[in-house]
Amino acid sequence: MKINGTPYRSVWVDENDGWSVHIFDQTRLPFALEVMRLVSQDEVAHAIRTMQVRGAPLIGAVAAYGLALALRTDAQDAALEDNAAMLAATRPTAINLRWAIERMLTHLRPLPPAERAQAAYAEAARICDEDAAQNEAIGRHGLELLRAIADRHGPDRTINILTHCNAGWIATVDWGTALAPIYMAHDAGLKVHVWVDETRPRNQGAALTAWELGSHGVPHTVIADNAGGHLMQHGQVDIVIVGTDRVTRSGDVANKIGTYLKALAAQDNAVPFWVALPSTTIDWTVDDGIKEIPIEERAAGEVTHVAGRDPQGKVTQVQITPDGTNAANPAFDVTPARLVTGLITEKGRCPASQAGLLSLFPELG
Ligand SMILES: CSC[C@@H](O)[C@@H](O)C(=O)COP(=O)(O)O
Repeated sequence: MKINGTPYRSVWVDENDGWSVHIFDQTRLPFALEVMRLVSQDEVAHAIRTMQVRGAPLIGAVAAYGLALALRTDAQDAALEDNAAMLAATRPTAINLRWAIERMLTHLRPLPPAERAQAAYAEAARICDEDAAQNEAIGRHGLELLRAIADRHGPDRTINILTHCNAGWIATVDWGTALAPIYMAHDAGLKVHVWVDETRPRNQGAALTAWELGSHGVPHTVIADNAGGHLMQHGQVDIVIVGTDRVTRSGDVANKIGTYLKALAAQDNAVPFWVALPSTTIDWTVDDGIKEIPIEERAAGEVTHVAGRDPQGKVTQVQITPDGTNAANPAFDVTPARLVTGLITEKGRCPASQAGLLSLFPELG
């Protein structure tokens, strides 16, 4: 996507040295757009853990480059396996991370150590190119849903879309998942407006989705996380589109905490609830998402404190709970397939079910 007219991806290799890896530090957004240079697998792991890079597809792609960085110093079998395991353990819920590391290992294990670093960079680049292409295709398949709404209501009526968390281009290598159809609809001249859930506790909606949509000129309004149900009751949401960190083979969807409540409200109000994902987010080994998907538990400080900019322009953290208050911070929840209208993938749309997924991906099941 473009920033001030210049096209960017969310991760790239330094074009001068040919090996260091660049990302945008997402913890600095929306107040500063800062490029970070990563030079070791430890720095990559730290960036993933602290959410300087985040979003299921992007952490997979960045971890692949993390392995490439590690192989520059030691490409022997033991180092390959140790570094892969260390990177795969940085965050537990998004399956793309494990998928990317497994793909890298499958590619690299048969090679002689002397060839591994170069091959790792090439494979990581392929993962990035594929992710960008898959998300663009998701955009096209999701755009058809938005066009159908426009056809029903006429071109003058604004299409109101609600989204949760950030599933835009900064959460992927390019385009985004849930936001890709919205960018395409906006570019095609459809009148769209996005209700952006703030997405406590880390505020990915308020900070990242609002920044992305604003930079692209897409009309949007940030709402408190609890406002969505009310808006749906009053006919102000035509469709919900969210991303996901893991979809089970039966169509259960893990996504940022609070997604499940939006799906419940959507069902109660007959609002379609769609989930956008590349096939790299499907975990074919898991059936029951509630029982089997590991849910990341993050630090209580993310709940007891919020970051923001003070009137002097300084970005700071403030405490919002009494001293010593206990806080729990499950970072994801699982929306059962029965609440999901359908899945939008790079191969097209399907019901959130094993049969639906197999109809699009018979070779992966
Ligand atoms: C295209 S990204 C889809 C999901 O990864 C996104 O909605 C999400 O939940 C991200 O969680 P985060 O904890 O910010 O990495």
